[in-house]
Amino acid sequence: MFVLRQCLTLGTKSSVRNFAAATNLVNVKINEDTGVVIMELNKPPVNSLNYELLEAMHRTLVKLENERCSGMILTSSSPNTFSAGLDLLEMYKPTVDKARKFWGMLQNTWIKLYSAPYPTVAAINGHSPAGGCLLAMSCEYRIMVPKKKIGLNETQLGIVAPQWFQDCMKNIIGSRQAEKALIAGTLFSSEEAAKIGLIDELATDKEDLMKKAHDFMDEQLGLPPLARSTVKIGFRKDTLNRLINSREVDTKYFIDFIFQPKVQESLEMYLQALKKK
Ligand SMILES: CC/C=C\CC/C=C/CC(=O)SCCNC(=O)CCNC(=O)[C@H](O)C(C)(C)COP(=O)(O)OP(=O)(O)OC[C@H]1O[C@@H](n2cnc3c(N)ncnc32)[C@H](O)[C@@H]1OP(=O)(O)O
Repeated sequence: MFVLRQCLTLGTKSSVRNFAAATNLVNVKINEDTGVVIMELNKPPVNSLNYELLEAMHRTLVKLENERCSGMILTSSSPNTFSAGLDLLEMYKPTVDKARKFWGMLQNTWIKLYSAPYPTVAAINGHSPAGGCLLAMSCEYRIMVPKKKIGLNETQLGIVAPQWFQDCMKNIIGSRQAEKALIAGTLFSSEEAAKIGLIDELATDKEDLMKKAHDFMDEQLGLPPLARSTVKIGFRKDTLNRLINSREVDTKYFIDFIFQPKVQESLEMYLQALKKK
């Protein structure tokens, strides 16, 4: 029933091959009966979000919106990790131009995902720290497999979750819980995340995860789409506009922050610790 093709427009076998060759960082599958798309992040081993992966996601999201897809389930092909967050190598000793381009693409991708008019579900099949948590929080509904970790752990790396990451968390778990979690850089277990509402449902395994994601999608497809998306955007517009109206300031803040010697030292130590694991 599922056909892999270049988003929604191309249906021939040769298009399938072209799509796979052009963007194998993101697999896109569409259910032709419902128009629901599964977007699977496919950058082994841990889907760290570098410029190329973000660009592939952004290109796909633009296409899904233009082609009026009916819904999107975001998941990953990794057995253990949904996404390890931003690729630390993009922040460790970059050039200013590279850092600026990277941050701009992260902003673009988040704006598209957070404002998608169609229903979005994160099927969180593994760990989801920092930028991985941001992706999940940007979807409308989150389902997660057991015994994995999710949260905005930036503080623990000596960096700071940007305001729009923080806003997303506040919107989901409330200001008090978010403040505590952000200051400590807490990574919650799936079970703890379910208790505080950071995720909506726990699944038993990947199969159950995808089933639950489709169940949520079926419910959403039963609602009048214009009314649905109008309410969604109404809830999200303040958070979106806060970034949209300050993109340049946000980029400058990011660049000034990561170029500080102390921050580069923290990143270096963290990268070394990850390699030694
Ligand atoms: C003012 C604003 C300023 C700054 C804002 C910046 C915002 C940043 C937000 C972020 O997203 S920062 C990224 C934070 N991410 C993390 O802390 C996650 C780090 N990774 C892990 O904890 C683990 O890798 C994992 C739990 C996700 C998966 O564990 P496991 O399956 O055991 O894999 P490994 O740890 O062995 O990793 C495999 C491989 O991948 C490399 N790697 C892991 N994460 C990243 C990453 N985020 N960026 C780049 N590379 C990463 C790791 O070093 C291993 O590399 P090898 O060469 O040793 O294979």
